[in-house]
Amino acid sequence: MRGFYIGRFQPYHDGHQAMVERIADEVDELVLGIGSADDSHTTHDPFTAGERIMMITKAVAEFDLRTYVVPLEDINRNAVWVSHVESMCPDFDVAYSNNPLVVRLFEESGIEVRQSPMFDRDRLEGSEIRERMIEDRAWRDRVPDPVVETIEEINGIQRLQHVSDTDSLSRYVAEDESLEDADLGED
Ligand SMILES: Nc1ncnc2c1ncn2[C@@H]1O[C@H](COP(=O)(O)OP(=O)(O)OP(=O)(O)O)[C@@H](O)[C@H]1O
Ligand SMILES: NC(=O)c1ccc[n+]([C@@H]2O[C@H](COP(=O)(O)O)[C@@H](O)[C@H]2O)c1
Repeated sequence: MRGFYIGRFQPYHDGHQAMVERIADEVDELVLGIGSADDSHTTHDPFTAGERIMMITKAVAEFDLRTYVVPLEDINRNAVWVSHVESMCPDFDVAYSNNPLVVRLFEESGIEVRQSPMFDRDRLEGSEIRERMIEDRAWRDRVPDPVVETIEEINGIQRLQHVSDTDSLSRYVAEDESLEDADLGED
């Protein structure tokens, strides 16, 4: 039996690792889909598909589970997204996700979906971990060790802090321009 588990994994954290540990009890093989593979170098998606392949491949090596890591680019048509996934991945029997849109799209295509409770969600949430990386607060205890090693190897914290500064600056300029437009509108 082969499973499929998709996420953006920005970064791959201990919640994802707990999920894979649980999945390993239920399937012989697992396809790990790296979602939004075409996104990188933003505050929301700092790491490239290749960097996420490294994090995940090393982290799941501790399990007795054959895994296939497949990068999956986004497409802008939800109605054909499951076919897109199937066209890129080894066949699978069951999909794992806690993302409501992903669950719906698979179920509408007749594919069994298994959901799970969130593990320690206050600590184990990608956006919270990225926030901590940006603010130089503790994050290493929330991800598997190979993820720390990969992020250090690629100088990932410096990149995230830099793109976060740039994103904030663009937001500031956009807000400033919309205020100027509003001022003009009053004249
Ligand atoms: N702590 C957790 N326990 C169990 N499942 C989780 C946990 N965190 C995320 N997941 C699930 O793993 C899949 C991939 O999640 P994703 O990569 O978006 O992580 P995330 O922590 O939700 O990140 P972000 O805050 O960047 O959206 C989704 O189905 C998500 O619901
Ligand atoms: N139309 C599409 O391209 C489409 C639809 C549903 C999910 N996805 C992707 O699947 C992944 C789901 O992962 P998360 O649960 O981490 O959000 C994301 O990368 C998301 O962009 C893409």
